[in-house]
Amino acid sequence: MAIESVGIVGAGQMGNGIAHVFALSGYEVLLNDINAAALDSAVATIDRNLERQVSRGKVSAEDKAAAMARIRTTTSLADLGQTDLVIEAATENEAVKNKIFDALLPHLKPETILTSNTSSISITRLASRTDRPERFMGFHFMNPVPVMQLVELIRGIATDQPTYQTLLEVVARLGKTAASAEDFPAFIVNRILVPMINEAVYTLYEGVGSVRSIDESMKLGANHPMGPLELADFIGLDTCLAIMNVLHDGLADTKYRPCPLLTKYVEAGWLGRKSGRGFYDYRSGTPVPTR
Ligand SMILES: CC(=O)CC(=O)SCCNC(=O)CCNC(=O)[C@H](O)C(C)(C)COP(=O)(O)OP(=O)(O)OC[C@H]1O[C@@H](n2cnc3c(N)ncnc32)[C@H](O)[C@@H]1OP(=O)(O)O
Ligand SMILES: NC(=O)C1=CN([C@@H]2O[C@H](COP(=O)(O)OP(=O)(O)OC[C@H]3O[C@@H](n4cnc5c(N)ncnc54)[C@H](OP(=O)(O)O)[C@@H]3O)[C@@H](O)[C@H]2O)C=CC1
Repeated sequence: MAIESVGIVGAGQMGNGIAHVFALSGYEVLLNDINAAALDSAVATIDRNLERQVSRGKVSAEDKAAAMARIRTTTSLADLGQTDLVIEAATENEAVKNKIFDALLPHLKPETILTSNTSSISITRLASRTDRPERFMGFHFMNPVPVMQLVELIRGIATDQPTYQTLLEVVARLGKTAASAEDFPAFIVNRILVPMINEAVYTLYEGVGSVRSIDESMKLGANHPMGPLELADFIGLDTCLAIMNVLHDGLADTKYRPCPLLTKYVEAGWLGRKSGRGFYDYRSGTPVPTR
């Protein structure tokens, strides 16, 4: 099936990055959020990130203007009804995602492919509650979407071959690289990456290192572009905790226990960059470690 229009649900950091790359590749984009202010801020972020690409000579000013003109926003899920592909990128919470699908499904064309950008949740289980498990897939972009090359494709038990083939073609048109992962908790990237982040939080919790020494150690000692605590703040501590809980529940192994300090930061509303404070405090402009 030829995909020309894309509906994106959730205009947070992933929703805006996904809208950015689809619009730049010529797709018509309709971005949805429950919160109108989140839509305005997403469009402003896309404009800023595209401008950054223009200033570095990666995108022409004409292509930026054309991409911006392809992005429309709505707070109504019904408006997504005529799109060819829907990508759900709302909060990492299964009940929230199920509620979105329940509200969306009556409006969708029968042939529309429905996907989730979930970081960890079972695609088979999400798909089973919809009217189209064969046209449902995990479509997992990495943060920041305009920069990261990989897209994980996760087939649920019922996903059919034409759906998988269509998404492979979409990934190619975006100029990205697809990796296929089986549908087990947190798939490939997060199965490996997020327990590493959780271990960094345990390292902090047990006093083995400070926020700064842990991040410096992994940047200079293992050549990671960001330290694990800086990366946790970048991903969102609520998202990291949700992924650890899915791993812990889904694999029933104590090695995936979320660190109590991670839970405490989330309970405090210190969710990382998006809330202004996490393992670092970003409110003054210069990140200051909080421990
Ligand atoms: C949780 C999940 O479910 C899955 C996940 O996504 S896990 C998270 C995966 N992501 C990571 O691990 C990211 C790790 N961090 C990095 O790779 C790098 O720190 C980074 C790419 C984010 C920033 O790199 P940096 O060198 O420190 O900063 P910076 O120079 O500002 O950026 C590098 C380039 O990316 C561009 N860039 C960065 N963010 C951008 C954005 N949001 N939009 C457009 N361009 C962007 C910059 O303009 C710059 O471009 P040039 O190469 O042309 O100069
Ligand atoms: N952060 C990351 O690095 C990555 C995240 N992901 C996944 O992408 C998804 C989104 O994550 P991310 O963008 O970081 O999260 P954010 O918290 O930045 O954004 C989530 C957005 O979804 C909105 N939202 C919540 N409920 C609804 C709803 N019912 N309908 C429409 N919008 C809704 C939120 O609104 P409000 O703020 O008002 O609640 C918010 O704007 C998650 O599944 C996450 O696991 C995947 C790859 C990387």
